[in-house]
Amino acid sequence: MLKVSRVCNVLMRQLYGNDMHNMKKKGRGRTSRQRRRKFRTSESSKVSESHKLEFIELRKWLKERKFEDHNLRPTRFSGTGRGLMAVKSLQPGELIISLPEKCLLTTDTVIKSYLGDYITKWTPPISPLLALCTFLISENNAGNKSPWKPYLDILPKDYTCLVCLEPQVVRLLPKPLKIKAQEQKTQVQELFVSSRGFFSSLQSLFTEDVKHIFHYHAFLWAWCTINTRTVYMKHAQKKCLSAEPDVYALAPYLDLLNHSPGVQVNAAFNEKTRCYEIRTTSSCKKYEELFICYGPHDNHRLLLEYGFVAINNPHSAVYVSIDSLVDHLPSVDTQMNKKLSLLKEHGFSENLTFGWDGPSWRLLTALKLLCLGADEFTCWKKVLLGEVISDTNEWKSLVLSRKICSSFIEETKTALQKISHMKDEETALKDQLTLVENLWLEELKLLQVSADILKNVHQETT
Ligand SMILES: C[S@@+](CC[C@H](N)C(=O)[O-])C[C@H]1O[C@@H](n2cnc3c(N)ncnc32)[C@H](O)[C@@H]1O
Repeated sequence: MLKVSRVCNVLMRQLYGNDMHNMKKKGRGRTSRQRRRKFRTSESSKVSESHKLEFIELRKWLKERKFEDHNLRPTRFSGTGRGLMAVKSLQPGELIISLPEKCLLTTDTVIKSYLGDYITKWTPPISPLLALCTFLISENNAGNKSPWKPYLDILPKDYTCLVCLEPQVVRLLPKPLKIKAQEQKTQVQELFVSSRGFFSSLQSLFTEDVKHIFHYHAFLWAWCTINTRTVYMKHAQKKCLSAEPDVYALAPYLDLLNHSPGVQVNAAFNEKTRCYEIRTTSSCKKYEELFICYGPHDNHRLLLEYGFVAINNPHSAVYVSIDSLVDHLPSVDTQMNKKLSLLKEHGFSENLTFGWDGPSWRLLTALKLLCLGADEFTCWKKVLLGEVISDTNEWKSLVLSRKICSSFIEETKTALQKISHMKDEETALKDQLTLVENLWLEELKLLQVSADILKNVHQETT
């Protein structure tokens, strides 16, 4: 018994440090038991990672570069994965992280390195993004010899951005996202193919054939590292690089912060202190995960660029294509083609959505235009300006939006069933399938909220 409890204490201290130990020493009364229970419930969903060798090494490496952190601790959270936990309560406006320039990996780092001469000589100049990818691949290949090893060791080995997913998983995505995923994959593949010449020019730096170092898998890893982890930092254009925006900085440790759509932070490079600084604008309680906001992204963007889905994301929406609107309309409307051209001409063929507030104004306006009777057609301009044309038009467009919403709910349920079957059959793809499943589940929630709103409006108008 005693042994077990000692082991538990040692383990607890390893996971939560002395804070846990100190808490145990405090009161034995009912209040303190209740507090402990509450603490344990929330603690059970997070496990500190700061004792892990890679984080010990990273801390040393950062300390050599004059960075020490007393606010946060690398922790694994059940909902969001690895992130940073506040070890004390953080107040709005407080400076949370101030990472010295020396810790940042930017194109300045790359140009000052052994790659600088090769980049300067190469024409046409390579992009800032390619310079960073090349450096990451090369340093990763250097292993123990790389001065960046402690940082490279904490980087994910694989990513879940859509460009990394198997084609049979991509096929299960909602159509607009599937198209974006395929476009992104093509872009990355083309960048890799067009960079082969430059990679070959680096052969004298390596004993191994460069083809075995700068292969597609390594390139994809480097590209995803930059896409998912860099912070915005504008650099002056360099002659040896192409004119594409040079706005990236890899910020070790700071890049462990996960995203929450509901928080606001101020993050920027401070020219005076020469540090990349993060200040919260909201408070964060002790032992809670500290989040930053990557931007007002919907779940399609988060999945495409960052490889995850945010639950109850206020920026999320279900996209309705103009084709699916047409599918629900009577096929005998002789003015249909004209109506569709008007919608396209006036920018109403995109961004038609169901959101947490129901169908968007744009979607309802497009539906109102499509529902105009033959005798009302001349009023199309008024519709686009938001005017009510007739009760019949209002009614028809409302009924149509309900029909479309229920048909989307059915399609979503079918997609979820298909994913569930695939999860049973293709166990190797389970994680990827779960990601896509989460996206559809969020879309289902959104559609059900929209359906309820539309039902209430419908009842009010009858
Ligand atoms: C800048 S990194 C943040 C740290 C990262 N979790 C890690 O372990 O290194 C961005 C990546 O973290 C993950 N991530 C960020 N916010 C998340 C969230 N709210 N839920 C789940 N994963 C999240 C995604 O994989 C994303 O690409």
